[in-house]
Amino acid sequence: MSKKKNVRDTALQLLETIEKNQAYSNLLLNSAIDKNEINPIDVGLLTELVYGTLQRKMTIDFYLKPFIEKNKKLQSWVINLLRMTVYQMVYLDKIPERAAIFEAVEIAKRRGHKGIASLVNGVLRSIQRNGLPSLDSITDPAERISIDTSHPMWLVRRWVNQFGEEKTREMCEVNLTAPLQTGRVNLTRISRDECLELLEEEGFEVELSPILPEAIKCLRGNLASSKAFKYGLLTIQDESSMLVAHALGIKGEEVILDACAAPGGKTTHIAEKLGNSGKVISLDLHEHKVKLISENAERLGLENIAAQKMDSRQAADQFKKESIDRVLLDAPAQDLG
Ligand SMILES: C[S@@+](CC[C@H](N)C(=O)[O-])C[C@H]1O[C@@H](n2cnc3c(N)ncnc32)[C@H](O)[C@@H]1O
Repeated sequence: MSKKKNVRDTALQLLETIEKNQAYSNLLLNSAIDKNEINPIDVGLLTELVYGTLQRKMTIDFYLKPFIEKNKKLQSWVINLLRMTVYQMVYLDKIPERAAIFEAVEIAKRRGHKGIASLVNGVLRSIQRNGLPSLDSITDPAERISIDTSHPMWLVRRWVNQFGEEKTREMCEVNLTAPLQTGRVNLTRISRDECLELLEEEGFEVELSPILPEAIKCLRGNLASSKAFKYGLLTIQDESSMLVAHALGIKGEEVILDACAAPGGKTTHIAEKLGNSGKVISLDLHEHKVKLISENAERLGLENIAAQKMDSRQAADQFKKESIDRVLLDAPAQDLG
């Protein structure tokens, strides 16, 4: 039997890859779990360490700042190791602080040299000794909400203008709670009731969503490991994301341009709603991401998706002659210039 990797080493490696390649965290995490790299009993902890550290990054960086200020040139893996350890110290009750610090120092010894291990030890011990800096020192209320809930400043400012401080804080806090996993049944291949039955036979606890006719909620189990997922009967997607294809108001055999499409959640939904007819032209800037769209289309047995690498800012010229019925543009404004 192959030797399993240490769960914190794996979490750190994933955090590094996500930061450097801007890879999708869920795909990386699922692939590490699928490759059976870590002990099955550590899957929960791995998920918690990766998602938790990413989710609280801005708050953790605020906590770390005074302790690492004088070490200007820290390598990125050291910063991620410190982040992941502070995450455990602040947010996880079940892991004693000394255990989290011990593990971090061991990783630093394995990956770096003695000097780095003692720096990591020093930073973490002084956090333990001196306590965390107070968020009350941030005087601007929007900035305080942004740091406290790890939401981008531009978004918090926009929400504060629209909804006021109190509502914005509530919205940000709700955003930090773990949602139930939801799945979208591929109605071109199976009915929702049949899919539910299959999942229940496999031991999943699932129920129909009251919001959308193709959605199911998963109360126990990870749908990504189900046979229904593997055989293309199901996609994992939030109900809010599913609403987009409904909002498009697709009628019959249309041609739809999904201008920023990877990994293809909405593209494949639109293709399903077209009943595998019409066409979805799915663009993305990056070749490796276009591949994800094609893989998803193949898994779901959808033949009406044309995925290609293209900057959507050139799409108007490229598709002049094609009659396009609707366009979906799903990317942050700053990506589109
Ligand atoms: C939020 S994701 C889209 C998610 C997708 N709609 C889904 O439901 O799965 C944004 C995508 O837009 C792509 N993107 C950003 N700027 C782009 C551009 N100018 N042209 C094409 N794709 C772009 C990014 O590479 C990224 O994969």
